[in-house]
Amino acid sequence: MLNHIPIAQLMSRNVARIAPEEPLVLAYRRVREEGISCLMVMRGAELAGIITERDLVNHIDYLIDQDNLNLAHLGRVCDVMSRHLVAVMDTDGLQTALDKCMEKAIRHLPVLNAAGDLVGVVTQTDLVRAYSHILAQQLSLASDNERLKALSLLDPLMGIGNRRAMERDLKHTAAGSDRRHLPYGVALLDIDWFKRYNDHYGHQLGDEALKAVATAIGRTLRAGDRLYRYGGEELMLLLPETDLEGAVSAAERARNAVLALSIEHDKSPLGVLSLSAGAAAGADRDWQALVSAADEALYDAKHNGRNCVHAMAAHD
Ligand SMILES: Nc1nc2c(ncn2[C@@H]2O[C@H](COP(=O)(O)OP(=O)(O)OP(=O)(O)O)[C@@H](O)[C@H]2O)c(=O)[nH]1
Repeated sequence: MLNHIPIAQLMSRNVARIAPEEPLVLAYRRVREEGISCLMVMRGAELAGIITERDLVNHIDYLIDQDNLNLAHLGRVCDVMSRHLVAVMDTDGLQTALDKCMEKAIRHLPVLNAAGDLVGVVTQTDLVRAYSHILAQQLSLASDNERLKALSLLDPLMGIGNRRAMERDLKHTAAGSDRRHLPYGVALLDIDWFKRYNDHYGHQLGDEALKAVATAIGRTLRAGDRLYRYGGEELMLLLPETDLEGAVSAAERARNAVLALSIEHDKSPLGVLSLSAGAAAGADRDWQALVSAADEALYDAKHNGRNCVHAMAAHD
């Protein structure tokens, strides 16, 4: 992946050159005055060596230690330059150049073309900067993907899991429950007379009511329980490691939470918004059977006065 970026894109073509016989003082002055960190030592058109700022400092330090620093007799470029050149090709990739820098602990790489001519220089800093840039791009791409994935599982109105998330989690819970021989529960929750609510108060207020209902039910959940939008004005509770009694009581908590909101509903006999629920539980790998049982229980609740919870054990 990193080798998709050729060194030609990263190198500097503005290469400072010096002849090997030149005095070191000249190399030192050029490094200082031109603000460069290395000079390519050229014998005619041929690359003979490289001399870096650090080579110069090390040499001067050495002479100071020897008590032998005489600027007039500092020596020549060829006395100090490094002849063991590690170069890269302009067509090499970023990874190859980075590997060479790391392996040989060098900071400047001359860049040659296919004909062997010096065409540029690339520094370790250039390479690390390019590498960090790519890494940052990949990280932001990865987090964008994560965010998109999370969004694709969320219902935008209610801010809870959508049907896709529900099916994914149901499969997972059903498989775990089957393995551990522990029951899990589901409860389908359906707002009563919601068509009348919409018709009377308008779709906008209908949406507001749905949001308030989802939030109120969300507050009743125990750790590990999940709430999803099953579709329309219908929600579903997924209750891992829960038997039928537990599923009924979770559905009752949800029903009571909605009643406690006291959302006015003039077209319901109760005068406030309410919900009916169907609960089911079992250790069945076939989660669809459990959801069907909850649906049957919900049907019973709707036909037995609404604002109540009915239960159904899963059919074996
Ligand atoms: N405002 C709003 N209404 C919705 C949304 N999704 C579904 N609905 C409405 O919910 C209503 C559901 O109506 P029905 O299925 O007839 O059920 P009901 O009127 O609640 O009657 P019972 O369930 O039998 O008590 C329909 O009017 C849908 O348009 C939504 O996202 N926003």
